[in-house]
Amino acid sequence: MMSSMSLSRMLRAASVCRTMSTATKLTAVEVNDKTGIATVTLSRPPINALNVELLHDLYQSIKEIENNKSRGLILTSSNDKVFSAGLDINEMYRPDKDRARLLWTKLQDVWLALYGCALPTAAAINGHAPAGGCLLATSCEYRVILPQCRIGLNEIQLGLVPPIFCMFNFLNVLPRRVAERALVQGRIFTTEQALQIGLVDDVASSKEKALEKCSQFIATFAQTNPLARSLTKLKFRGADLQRFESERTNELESFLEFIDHPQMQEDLGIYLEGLKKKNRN
Ligand SMILES: CC/C=C\C/C=C\C/C=C\CCC/C=C/C(=O)SCCNC(=O)CCNC(=O)[C@H](O)C(C)(C)COP(=O)(O)OP(=O)(O)OC[C@H]1O[C@@H](n2cnc3c(N)ncnc32)[C@H](O)[C@@H]1OP(=O)(O)O
Repeated sequence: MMSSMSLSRMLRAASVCRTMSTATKLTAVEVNDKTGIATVTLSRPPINALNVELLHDLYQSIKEIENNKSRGLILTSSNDKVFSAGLDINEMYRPDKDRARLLWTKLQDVWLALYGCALPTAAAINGHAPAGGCLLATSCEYRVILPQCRIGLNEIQLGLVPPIFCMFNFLNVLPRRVAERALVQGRIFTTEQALQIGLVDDVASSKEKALEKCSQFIATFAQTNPLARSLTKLKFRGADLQRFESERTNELESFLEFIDHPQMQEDLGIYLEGLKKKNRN
């Protein structure tokens, strides 16, 4: 039975949080009325694999929060073991071509929206964050991870060439030499390693504490003029955004060409089967 203590805590929380009216199906958006901070929760069980629909909903949520002039955006997951497993490999294995095009376009849209977001952004990484999961987290300005998680851009281990935005994200967070080595080795880091190299800013013992730390980070901008803040952020990230725009179409075509290759399909099939077998054994 629920204790009266936890019930009153829940009622208190409910009184300051509201769900955005247009909250979509695969992301839940909650705005804290006291702090003005919006939390976007990725909610595609079991592992928040990024398919067309999740990417679409995430993009909509980010834009909605930005337009509603929230004080900041926190990204987290409804799964207590996995932040996001990255792109849904089923979307790339024996793909429907139009859908594969849409997948990559939506991934690009999400990156642009999150990396270029005018608001302060933070990720409460409450589970593993390989590949696209790491991409989302490193698009944010601040990251807190939980113990015993794994995070990194491992595309190269799947035979995939990390796109240019993976490079921008890592260069924005890590020293150049560390970023390059991590990408060419397709390194997945433990919580301790990620903290040590600076891939994450902090470690928290629970999701609640991670969310709290993210809110504290966003609160550091309380006295800062929001326009001056966002323009300064854009000065740092603008060149990446511009270069991305100039290479966007090429990257889309390269992706489609890449996944169309028979060897790539064979490799993806083996990788997917390996993931499934793990659960059968
Ligand atoms: C210019 C561009 C030019 C060329 C570009 C070319 C290509 C593009 C290149 C890069 C794109 C970069 C952007 C992003 C890419 C990606 O994200 S690729 C995806 C990479 N992801 C992974 O490798 C993660 C693999 N998964 C795991 O490591 C683990 O599942 C986990 C740690 C996330 C979770 O572990 P568990 O909690 O133990 O869960 P399970 O492993 O049991 O998984 C449950 C269930 O889900 C299936 N699954 C796991 N991951 C995926 C996935 N990414 N896609 C689809 N399905 C996945 C898994 O098989 C299990 O299925 P069942 O057994 O239950 O059927």
